[in-house]
Amino acid sequence: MPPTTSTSEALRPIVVSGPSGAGKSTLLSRLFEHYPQRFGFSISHTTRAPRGQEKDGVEYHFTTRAAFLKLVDEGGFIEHAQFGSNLYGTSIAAVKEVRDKGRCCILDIEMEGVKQVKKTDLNARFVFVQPPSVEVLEERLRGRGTDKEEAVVERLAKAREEMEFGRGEGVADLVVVNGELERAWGEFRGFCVPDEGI
Ligand SMILES: Nc1ncnc2c1ncn2[C@@H]1O[C@H](COP(=O)(O)OP(=O)(O)OP(=O)(O)O)[C@@H](O)[C@H]1O
Repeated sequence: MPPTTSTSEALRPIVVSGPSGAGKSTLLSRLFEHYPQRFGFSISHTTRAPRGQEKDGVEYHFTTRAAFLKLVDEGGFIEHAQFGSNLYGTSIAAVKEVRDKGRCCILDIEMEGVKQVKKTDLNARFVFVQPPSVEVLEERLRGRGTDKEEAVVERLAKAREEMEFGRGEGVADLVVVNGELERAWGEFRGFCVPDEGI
């Protein structure tokens, strides 16, 4: 039986973007906590070897460098990057796999990735998380205590660019300004679970 309109609507991937420290992980962990069955992340590709009990298609799609690069050439990735000597990426096919399993795929990606998703047939919805200001963002990044000073400075420089991008015409279906957390969560949840009528 083909999915009903409301089901297929609920299965449209959701792209969550915004500067580092804006609160994406905070909002997403709440979403997964409230709706453990409804959402999912895609499984990334990697050229690194499996460790311990890791299985292909579970933690990662383990692949050779040649196969990875072929998929890059074919335009199969939304985003990919090299860390150390290994390549990692999020493929369009992996996002579709989540939908085929009946879950709404959440993509937590950066600006360049957002641009790529817009070029695909994924029919995604886009939410952009903004900090109330660069000053507040700085406080949160320092408060989080996970980044070294150079990393904070680098993240802030990039944040200005990302904030500008997110405000652009037609970029986001929803911009959530993450000032007061409960309010931001309400808006985010309403967007991600529109059928709940909260
Ligand atoms: N509304 C809020 N009010 C105050 N602090 C917040 C709020 N939202 C998030 N924070 C805090 O700000 C810090 C950054 O949030 P978080 O790690 O969720 O950002 P992020 O966008 O996921 O960053 P990254 O892209 O680097 O992973 C965390 O310490 C978090 O607890």
